Amino acid sequence: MLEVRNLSKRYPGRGGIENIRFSVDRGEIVGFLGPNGAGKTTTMRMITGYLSPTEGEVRVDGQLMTEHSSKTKTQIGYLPESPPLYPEMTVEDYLRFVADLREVPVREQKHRIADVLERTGITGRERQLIRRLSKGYKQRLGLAQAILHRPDLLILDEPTTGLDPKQITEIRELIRELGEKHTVLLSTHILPEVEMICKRVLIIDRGRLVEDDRPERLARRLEQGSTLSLEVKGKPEAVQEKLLSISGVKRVDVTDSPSKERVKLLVTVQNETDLRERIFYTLAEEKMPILEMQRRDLSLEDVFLKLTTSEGGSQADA
Ligand SMILES: Nc1ncnc2c1ncn2[C@@H]1O[C@H](COP(=O)(O)OP(=O)(O)OP(=O)(O)O)[C@@H](O)[C@H]1O
Repeated sequence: MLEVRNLSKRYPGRGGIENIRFSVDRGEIVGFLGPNGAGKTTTMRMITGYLSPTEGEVRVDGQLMTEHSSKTKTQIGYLPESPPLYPEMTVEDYLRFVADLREVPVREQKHRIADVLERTGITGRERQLIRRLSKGYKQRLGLAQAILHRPDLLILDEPTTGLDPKQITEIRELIRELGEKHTVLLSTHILPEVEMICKRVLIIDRGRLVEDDRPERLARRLEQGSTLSLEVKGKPEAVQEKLLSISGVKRVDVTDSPSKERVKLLVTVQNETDLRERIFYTLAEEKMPILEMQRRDLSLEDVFLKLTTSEGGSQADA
């Protein structure tokens, strides 16, 4: 359905994306995950044809985006980070305007609009001015405009940003439903969102694709041993270095440093060895008191951290 091959976009200065490649099959809901500035929006804008790549190509159903952009665009529904809504229009007028823009035949427009209003849960608000809609309803309308021309592929850029918890739950449910009929690529930096909605996750970091797998498999594959979370009083680098010197410690990631003298870390231990006592005595000798120590299973959040924070993470020499 969607093929992204060696896609690069270089902006003047730094930033952009480098050599991104992946494909999405029909019917998949794929999460596109990455920290702020990783390159999600840049990639999505190239997939939707709004931005041209410096190198590489995008194919939708085998058709090259750059050569068949108008045909290919009709197969894509795009919800940008800020939906392109006109506040002074009513919901119905706006959807008619979008229907004209997307060349939906006039005789079909009434039926199509009623259909998308129902699917996105906006029925009854046709005459309301867009500026009077709540953020959640604006987002629903954003989704309605994205599916009005019945695209096969939906590209959603951070669709739950700025919503309250109830609206977030409703929009996620809606996306899941839309995923039954459409192929979905969903960008987010919210991990639970991916775990809840997506069967597959792509992780992008500093413009490069660093992972492509099922969320639960990623966690399992990267686990390779048990993990301890620690809070220690001491200088972050010194604590990290000391922990890495303990035989059996495979990796140490700083997850937070609330002050110059306190640090929270994630310690990955080789195999299933229980290193808690050794860690306790080693740090005690160094006058680095442990404020908290807990054994934990690796969550997708830990995986994400490991894959996307090299500043905080250090590995013991093998
Ligand atoms: N028009 C532009 N000109 C120059 N640099 C840009 C431009 N657009 C994006 N960038 C840079 O490219 C990188 C990727 O940006 P992008 O907006 O794609 O990231 P993102 O993953 O969508 O981030 P966010 O979650 O914050 O929206 C960033 O370093 C950004 O500063």
